[in-house]
Amino acid sequence: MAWISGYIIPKGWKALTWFRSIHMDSEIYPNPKEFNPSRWDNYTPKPVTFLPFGAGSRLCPGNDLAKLEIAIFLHHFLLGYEVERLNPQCPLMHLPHPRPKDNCLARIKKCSRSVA
Ligand code: HEM
Repeated sequence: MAWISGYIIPKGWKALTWFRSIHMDSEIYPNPKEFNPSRWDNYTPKPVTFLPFGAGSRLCPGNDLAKLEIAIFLHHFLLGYEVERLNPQCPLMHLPHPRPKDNCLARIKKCSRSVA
């Protein structure tokens, strides 16, 4: 048994951090649901306010690889393809991860004058 913030956690239970409640906290991220990539410009997060890869001894060991892969993929995808979502008004689902309910169904066309 352990006490955490006034709650009793029985022996053998698992306690998970609900990362979304941190990343969607409007006191940390004003208007958190707005798509606003500029919110990251020159932004240095305060400790434990930005945890996409977890933290501490269970920090995701693949985090640098994942960021590199995402950067390479986005470079080629955004420069080389046109994307048209088939259901742009499709609502979001939140479990296990936030995403459109249709899994972002889209028509993808390779650009003819692609430089990627
Ligand atoms: C965008 C991509 C990724 C995200 C958002 C992500 C996120 C996470 C998160 C939140 C955890 C749990 C941390 C915790 O339990 O507190 C985790 C664990 C883990 N991730 Fe990732 N991850 C990503 C990619 C990867 C990749 C590419 C690899 C391996 C090549 C990887 C391997 C692992 C492993 C092995 C663990 C378990 C670590 C442990 O329990 O000690 N992840 N990841």
